[in-house]
Amino acid sequence: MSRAGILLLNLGGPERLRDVRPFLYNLFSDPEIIRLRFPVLQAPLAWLISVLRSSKSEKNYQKIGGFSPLREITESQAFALQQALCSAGYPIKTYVGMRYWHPFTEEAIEQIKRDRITDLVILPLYPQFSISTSGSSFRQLEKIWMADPGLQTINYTIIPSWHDCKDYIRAIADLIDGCIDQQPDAHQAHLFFSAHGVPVSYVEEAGDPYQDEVEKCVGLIMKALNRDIPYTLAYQSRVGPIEWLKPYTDEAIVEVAQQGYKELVVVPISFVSDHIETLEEIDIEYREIAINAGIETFIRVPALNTNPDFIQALAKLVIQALSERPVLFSDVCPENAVKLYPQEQWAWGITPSAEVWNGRLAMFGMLGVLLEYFVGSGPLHLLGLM
Ligand SMILES: C=CC1=C(C)c2cc3[nH]c(cc4nc(cc5[nH]c(cc1n2)c(C)c5CCC(=O)O)C(CCC(=O)O)=C4C)c(C)c3C=C
Ligand SMILES: [Fe+2]
Ligand SMILES: [Fe+2]
Repeated sequence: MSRAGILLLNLGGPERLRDVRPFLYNLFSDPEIIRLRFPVLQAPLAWLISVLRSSKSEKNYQKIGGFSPLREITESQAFALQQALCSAGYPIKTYVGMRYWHPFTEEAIEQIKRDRITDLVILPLYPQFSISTSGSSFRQLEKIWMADPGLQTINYTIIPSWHDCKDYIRAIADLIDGCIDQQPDAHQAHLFFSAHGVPVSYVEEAGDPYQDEVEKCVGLIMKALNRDIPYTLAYQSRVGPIEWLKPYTDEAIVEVAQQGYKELVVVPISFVSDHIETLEEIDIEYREIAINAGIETFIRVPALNTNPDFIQALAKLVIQALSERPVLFSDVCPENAVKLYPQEQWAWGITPSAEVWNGRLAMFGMLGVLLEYFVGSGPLHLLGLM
């Protein structure tokens, strides 16, 4: 007998203030989040950044009640999706697998095995694909799959990206429409799309399609809106000293205000749920920047959360995926299209893993030479080379 399931993937978030540091550690331990040349440094660096960043992060989580609502919202989306599919005649069970906090992807997979699921649809709750989000979760799932013979019998298919899904675009356009109409003078309003940023190197060096998909998605929303309203697309939430996708949201808000606009309608574009980036960063930090820059009305378009039109859009995506040719891990992480970080898997030849090991050996070699130089004895002295 066949049993179908849907695995919804998301990032996860701290459920109490004391979860913030370990959550940050999990996030920065991910080689798709910090792409280091020397993987041996990943864990110490993740530890250092999580220690240094946790107090700032904790303060932000404190401002939204001391926890991330992401788990509760994602579980409500999962429940609503299951109901919608059941009403449409598809009895499919939903599971939630988070990348950096509970319920972890591994926990969801264990439940899927216990429920003897035979057909699985893997659906990331990120409309646009990025190496740092869906890519990272697919990579983790692929590893779990390879290591567990019990999973090989499950027929799975992946929905890698749905930034151009017609019903999702319609759902978000309708929410925007409602907000523009609330403005005191809709003709004075400026529509401001704020997407989560990624470092420029992801797009330019690793071939991440994220920026392209965000731009296409915004273009489709503007077309669906069919309103003559000026708009801006900017990128928020940059972390660290490297260059991220531009324009940056905080700077672009000031520019829009300087152009004389008084009414701002902000659309969180790469998130389908409320969490720290909408509730704290947009609603508190960017609102303050906007008001100080001269904006008089600042409205943030609600996140889709369990919006019925959005849930119907997800249900249609799942039904369509079940009827099409399966999309496999090898289709969504083609090494030559998107350069995911070289992982711990040995292969002969001039391969990414060989480059990583060359780097590691060179670093250990240098450390050995330095140690011998300071200690004054060792193999190089014995050979008369030092
Ligand atoms: C499309 C969505 C996201 C992309 C792309 C993304 C990339 C990315 N994020 C970080 C660093 C952090 N992200 C943090 C929280 C966070 N990020 C996303 C989504 C995307 N991230 C969400 C939904 C959340 C919120 C989780 C929650 O608590 O509800 C955080 C922690 C919060 C903070 O300290 O600011 C960090 C750090 C990087 C480095 C990155 C790309 C490389
Ligand atoms: Fe993030
Ligand atoms: Fe942030």
